[in-house]
Amino acid sequence: MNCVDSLYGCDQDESRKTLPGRYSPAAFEHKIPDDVLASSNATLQIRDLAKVYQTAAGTVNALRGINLDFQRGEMVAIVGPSGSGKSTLLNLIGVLDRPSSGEVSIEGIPVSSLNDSEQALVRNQLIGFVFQSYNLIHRSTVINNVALPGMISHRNRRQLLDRARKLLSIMGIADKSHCRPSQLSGGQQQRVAIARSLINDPPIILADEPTGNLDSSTGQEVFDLLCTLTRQLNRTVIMVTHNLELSQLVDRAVYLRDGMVEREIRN
Ligand SMILES: Nc1ncnc2c1ncn2[C@@H]1O[C@H](COP(=O)(O)OP(=O)(O)OP(=O)(O)O)[C@@H](O)[C@H]1O
Repeated sequence: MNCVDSLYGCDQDESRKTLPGRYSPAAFEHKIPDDVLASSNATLQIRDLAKVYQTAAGTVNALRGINLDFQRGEMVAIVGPSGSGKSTLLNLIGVLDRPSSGEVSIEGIPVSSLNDSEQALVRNQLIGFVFQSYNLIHRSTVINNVALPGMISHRNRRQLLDRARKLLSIMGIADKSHCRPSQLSGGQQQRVAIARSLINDPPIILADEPTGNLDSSTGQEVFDLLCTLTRQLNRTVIMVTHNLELSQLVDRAVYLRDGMVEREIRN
């Protein structure tokens, strides 16, 4: 049993089905349109995704017909020049915003069409978020920050804290559990954020410039950690980055330009 298996104490996919408070995709089965459920094993499907912003200066076509599939265990970088639509795409995958047209499906659930409370559930249960600026709660301890997404979904507190402890140990910062985030270095804070992203065991981790605030060696360590953990857990990691070196170390790099996929490169 490796260190990641010890989080579960058993086969990972088996334990995912039985984790307390686990979101059940079956709850939304009646909402899935046939044309969205294409024959694909992808954990995440994006179909004809478009986003139009209306501004005082006029209409901005931020995304113009994006089609992408993401598999389990795949690490993908989204790259492209400023304004090409990277953040808009990540926000739509993360169900933080709604598309103007098209659909995002996660594990067969067409998440863009869900109502607000269903989308909140999807964000909590199916997606882990890692941000450039860590987004930790500074008045809470490190361990409570990690456990927070599980508390929101009303999971057993003792089990959550136990899992948070194990995650922090894997991140190499178990001794920081009762510190406040402000007492940690940037790299340590990002490790806390990665642990938090894994607490609800989501199939997808979205990372927005996860190494953007770190020096290159700390950034590389955080990247390696994210990479190793997510591979061992067989999760899908989608990372927006301006760092072209990192984009060559992932499985696939998707290049956006003017709101469209310009090219995809498999490394
Ligand atoms: N809330 C908004 N309202 C209006 N226009 C927006 C909004 N958000 C983004 N845009 C526009 O949509 C386009 C895509 O922006 P987006 O932030 O997705 O690009 P990006 O590739 O992430 O850029 P960067 O690398 O600079 O972060 C840009 O033209 C931007 O000005």
